[in-house]
Amino acid sequence: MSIIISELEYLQIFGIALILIISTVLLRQKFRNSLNEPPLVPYKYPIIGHTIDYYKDLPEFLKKCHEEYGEIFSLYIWGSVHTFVGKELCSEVFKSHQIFDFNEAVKDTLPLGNFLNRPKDFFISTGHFVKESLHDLNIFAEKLQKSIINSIDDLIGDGKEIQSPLEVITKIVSRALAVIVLGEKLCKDEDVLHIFANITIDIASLLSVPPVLNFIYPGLHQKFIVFKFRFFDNPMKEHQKILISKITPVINQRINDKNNLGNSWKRPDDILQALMEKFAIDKDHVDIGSVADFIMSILIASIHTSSTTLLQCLFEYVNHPECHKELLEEAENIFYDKNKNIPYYTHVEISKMEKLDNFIKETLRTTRGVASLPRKTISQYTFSNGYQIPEDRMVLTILQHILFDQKAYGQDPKKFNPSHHVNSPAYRPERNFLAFGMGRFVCPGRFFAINEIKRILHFILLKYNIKSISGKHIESIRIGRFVLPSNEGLIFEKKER
Ligand code: HEM
Repeated sequence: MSIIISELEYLQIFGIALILIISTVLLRQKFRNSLNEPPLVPYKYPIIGHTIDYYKDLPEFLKKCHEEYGEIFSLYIWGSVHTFVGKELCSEVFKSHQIFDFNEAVKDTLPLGNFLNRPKDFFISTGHFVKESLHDLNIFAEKLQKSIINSIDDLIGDGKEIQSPLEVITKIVSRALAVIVLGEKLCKDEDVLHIFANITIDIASLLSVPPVLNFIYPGLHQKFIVFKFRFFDNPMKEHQKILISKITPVINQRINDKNNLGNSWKRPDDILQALMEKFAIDKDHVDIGSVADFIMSILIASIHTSSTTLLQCLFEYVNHPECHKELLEEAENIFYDKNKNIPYYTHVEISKMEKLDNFIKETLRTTRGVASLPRKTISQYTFSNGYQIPEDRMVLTILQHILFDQKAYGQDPKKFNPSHHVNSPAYRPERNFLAFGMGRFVCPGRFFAINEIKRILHFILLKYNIKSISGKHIESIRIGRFVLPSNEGLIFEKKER
């Protein structure tokens, strides 16, 4: 039976649908308005809201808002309301992780699942997977250290002036991670190393378009970047293609070895193997596309974060010659005391690097974003002070209140002082130290990251004197809520031994 709709009926259906949509929007609005929301800081320009203040001097602006409106307030940025919480209320956000969702917030800026056409929750288990696969760092110690020493020799050698140190540091970090992720066979492949070193930069440039479309309709920008990603060529697609072509023969070889060698088969100790097991279809097949996409998500979470932290540590080392003596004494003592029977530092030796650990922790504390640890509410929430926020609200923690809190860090909390952290390792999240986040979504790679950064810094500090090219104090760059390392160049002078 065919259904023929007359022009009049069509108009009627359209009219009813329109009325339904408008009433739903109005009802939602009414429901939202009935909430006891935190104060929305007044703004001058409609639509633009606080977007200009956000980019002008966010630390100062947030300080003023906090003084005037207290622990929790909202700002109107890029067409949507964001709620900012300070040090007294952020623990509620971290504890109520069923409501304040990390993955939903990340998807807003980096909809990786949509880019790669994956189901909604495809990447949700990344955190758990990283935690499980990196839980025993001793397994990786030898190959990690070998890679680090070789990379330093290869890339800095007998010393040099490096105009773009982030590039070199990223290469050292990428090579180290490549051994852990892909194993000995693939970790030296130039195409693979190119992907490791560039994936975050490429995705960042894809995402760097300011979300002006959100002024028209919240979420429109996300739809635009997903469209751009899916239907136009971009470096990410190329990375995905190359990665699949490189891992496929290795995966097939491993499947054959396992099937043929029986009990004498030795399981490779790397993340690729763990992913093959996660995405096994049957004993002869693995879902290689999923393995490649998961590797890309791990690289995005790990390489840039570790490289920028490491570079910030080198900059702070140059900025603070008063720290050199004790750092070098500690490094040399560990180097000469080392158990010579084992060619790499064991867990015990890494944990002896206490001064270095405090130095890294202080660098992390003083170079974080102004506000961070984004969460999105998946239902309405009432804070203990009575303020309510609706579903689908972006919530950010004002990190500068926590990391520069006078109660925790003294009268001059912005002053760089590694002694702030005696007996509290850099990987440990604390009430006053949220560089790795807190709660259910705390960084699962933090033990590995600190271990890797300590090893790299240890060998660099032992081998080189380091100076800035300009000879000046090196300052970080701030864009909106993000803090990035300076573009300053560094001079590495090989020490006489
Ligand atoms: C110094 C380097 C690093 C820093 C500063 C850092 C920082 C962070 C932060 C702040 C978060 C969000 C936590 C929250 O919102 O509560 C996070 C999440 C995450 N990090 Fe790291 N990270 C680093 C290195 C790494 C490494 C090396 C890996 C992997 C090997 C990694 C894997 C992840 C993953 C998978 C998540 C998401 C967790 C989840 O979905 O539950 N990170 N990281």
